[in-house]
Order: sequence, then structure tokens, then C-alpha cells
Amino acid sequence: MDSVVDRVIETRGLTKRYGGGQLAVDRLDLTVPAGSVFGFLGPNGSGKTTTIRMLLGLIEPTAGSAVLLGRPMPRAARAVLPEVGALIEGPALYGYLTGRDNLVRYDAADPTADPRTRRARVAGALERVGLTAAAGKRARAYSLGMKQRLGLAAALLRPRRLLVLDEPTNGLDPQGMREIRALVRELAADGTTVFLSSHLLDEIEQVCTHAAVMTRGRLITQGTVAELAAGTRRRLAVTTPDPGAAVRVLKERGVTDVVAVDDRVTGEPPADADPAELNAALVGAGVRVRAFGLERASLEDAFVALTGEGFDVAG
Ligand SMILES: Nc1ncnc2c1ncn2[C@@H]1O[C@H](COP(=O)(O)OP(=O)(O)OP(=O)(O)O)[C@@H](O)[C@H]1O
Repeated sequence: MDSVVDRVIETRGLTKRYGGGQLAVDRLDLTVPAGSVFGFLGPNGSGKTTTIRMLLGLIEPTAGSAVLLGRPMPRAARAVLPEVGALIEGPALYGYLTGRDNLVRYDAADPTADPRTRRARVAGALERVGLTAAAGKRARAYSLGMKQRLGLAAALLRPRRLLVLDEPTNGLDPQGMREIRALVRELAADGTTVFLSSHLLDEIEQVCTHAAVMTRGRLITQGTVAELAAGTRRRLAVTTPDPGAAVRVLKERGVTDVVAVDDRVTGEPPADADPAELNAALVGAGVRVRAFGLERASLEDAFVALTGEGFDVAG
């Protein structure tokens, strides 16, 4: 199957209600463009894993449709899944086998994989994820990050058009997170579309070109990361030894939501305000300004603005 699709994943009204009545995913319309690194963002329990399981045909939707690489799921699973690499809920590894032998096992389980070229494929995948030197170690001696990389290597034994990664950095230390993120960027640079779920906003900002935000089973927004962050207003931040006077002047000039903490005053400027004039007004009123700037809106600001909720941004 080598048809060209510009939408690698497309869902319409995709819904999952579990047996117990729990509505885990509610009428999801998701569009993942080809070539994107697409972040599927939401707090724990927001329905990310359930969505991924439906996309991969592991569970049936209650309603709606999912199209993967232009083909309907789960009906076309047999044709589509060989082109999709997936890493969900940690790779299934045999601890007593070496990293290399784990990959040999994965490769041997693929009926379309030619046994004569198996060694070369496994060596290539190990190289790809930086595990060549550790390939002869038993998997149980691997760190969590190495296990994740081995799982990715398994997903990369054959060329893939789409990689689906469910919380790929969950539980990793900062170094492990950096390694996985670097790998995701490399894979994307080679043209593979990557769909990754995460509850970490900064992770999405660091590696993704596009994102969708979920809460409680519902999609709140989707688009490029730049668009999502641009949807929020920027905040003005003033550092001054005269915070009381600064608050008064800014309010007079129409700045709203003014907050003073120690020597830092922040607020939301009116849409048509000229920052230079606000600064001049402060100075003109005798406020000593040590620093003045507009803060870049982050995806976190966008999330809070969209949902009115805070977000767990801890690594
Ligand atoms: N097999 C199941 N049976 C019943 N309810 C389920 C089942 N799996 C998940 N749920 C419920 O569906 C909702 C969405 O869960 P899901 O695992 O898809 O969220 P998530 O965003 O992936 O969160 P996490 O990151 O914690 O896995 C949750 O309320 C969860 O308790």
C-alpha cells in the first residue's frame, strides 16, 4: 500500500463508552497531517490511551469512524498495521534475552520479514536507537530508557509511515527523556509521521509541530503548536521597586488582571495597547522600571485559557 495520503489519521465522531458506562472518548474529530509530529495532550484519564487503542484497531469504537493511512479501522487493520509502528504501555520484552535477541524474536514474529536479512535489520534498528554497544546485554539489565529505546527499535524493524507512541517518556529520567525526544525528532526528519501522547506540555512544545488537547474524553482544540500558543494573549511583566504605583498606572491604562508579587507586576494589556506607551506612562508617573516586557504565551497558557484548569507540568 503506497497511496499518498495527506491526512495520516482522521477520526469523525469517534466515541468509546466502556461496559461500565464510562464515556472515555466523546465524539472525537481528529486530523493528523502527513509529516507532522503530532502531540496528543491531556491529563491522565482524559481518553488518550482509549483513542490510541481505537486507532490501532485494538478495541472497537462505540460510534464514529477512524481512518488510518487512508483506510478504515479496524476493518483494514491487516493491510494498514504493517505500516504503523506502535509503542504502547511499554514494550513487551523478555528480560533473560539480550536486547539483540529480543529484536530477533520480534522480527521472526513478522511473517513478511525475510529471515535471510534478519540480522542486518536487527543491527540497523539497534544502531538507529543507539543500542549497538548494549545489544549483547540481557534486557533486564537495561535502564527504563534503554527498554523504551529497544521498544522503539522493535517498532522500526521495518519502514513505517506512522509511529504511534503512548506516553513514550513516562517514567524516564531527564536524560532518558532527552534521548527519546531526540530520536522522535530524527524519525520525523526522515519523513515518518509521529503521533505521540503525553501529559507533559513542555514535551509537546519541545518536539511537536502540531497538537490536540483533550480533557475528559473531549477534544478542546487542535492545530499547529504555534497557532495554539498564539491563541492566548500575551502578558505584560514589569519589574520595579515601586509595584504599588505601577499597579495604579497600568490599571489606569486599561491593563486588566493586574497582579503584583514582590517587585514584579504582571497584567493583560488591552489588545490595541502600544507597549512603548505603557512603558512611557510608567516612567512618566515616576515608576522606576528595571525590566519591561511581554511574555511569550506558552502552550500551558493556552491550555489554562481553554479549560480554566491548571496542568501538571512536572517532568
Ligand atoms: N477498560 C476500561 N474499562 C472501563 N473504563 C476504562 C477502561 N479503560 C479506561 N477507562 C476509563 O476511561 C477514561 C479514559 O481513560 P484513558 O486510559 O483512555 O485515558 P488516558 O488519557 O490515556 O489516561 P492515562 O494517561 O492515565 O492512561 C478514564 O476515566 C478511565 O478510567
